[in-house]
Amino acid sequence: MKELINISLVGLMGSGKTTIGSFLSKQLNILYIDSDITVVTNYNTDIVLIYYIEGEHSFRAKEEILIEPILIKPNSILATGGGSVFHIYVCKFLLESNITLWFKLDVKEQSKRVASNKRPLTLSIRSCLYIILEHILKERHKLYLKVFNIVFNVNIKSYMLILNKVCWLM
Ligand SMILES: Nc1ncnc2c1ncn2[C@@H]1O[C@H](COP(=O)(O)OP(=O)(O)O)[C@@H](O)[C@H]1O
Ligand SMILES: O=C(O)C1=C[C@@H](OP(=O)(O)O)[C@@H](O)[C@H](O)C1
Ligand SMILES: [Mg+2]
Repeated sequence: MKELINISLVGLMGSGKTTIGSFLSKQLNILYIDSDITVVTNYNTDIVLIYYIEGEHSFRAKEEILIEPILIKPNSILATGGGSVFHIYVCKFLLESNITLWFKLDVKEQSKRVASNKRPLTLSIRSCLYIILEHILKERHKLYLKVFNIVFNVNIKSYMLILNKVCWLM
């Protein structure tokens, strides 16, 4: 019988969880789930809109409710949102019951990647983006450290290289 595999990807926004997670699911022939996509489809709205109309706390509450059932989906790879590690039971689950890959990214490279896209945390703060991202890293680094099983440096530009490294270790 084929062994079931449950992988979760954690890391800062822009670290490539969504992009590489999707490639990886095809390579490993397992289900791909993205917690942000789950929020968007369940509430039929946009993450930016949730942030601006209801605030971050509302997004976190929605994320928390929806992530629980998808964490335990067998034979899947879950691309978490960068702040999912704020939920205590998510950390507990990642630590105890899952293979958790930490996509580790420097703030310098992160600021290039997120400056041009629609992350609510970065939309309104273009002028002090770097400082805010450093602050977010400081807040989250200890949480990623707590839950990860394998860490990958994802500052490199080649998706292929990152993908090959991950597959080689799986
Ligand atoms: N290794 C990489 N090299 C260059 N750009 C990348 C890399 N990984 C992701 N990106 C880009 O960064 C942005 C965020 O990627 P995404 O997969 O959405 O990350 P996350 O889900 O971790 O926030 C996208 O525009 C993506 O194309
Ligand atoms: O780091 C964060 O707090 C967030 C990261 C985003 O997901 P990605 O990490 O996939 O960009 C998304 O959940 C939301 O914009 C908040
Ligand atoms: Mg993502």
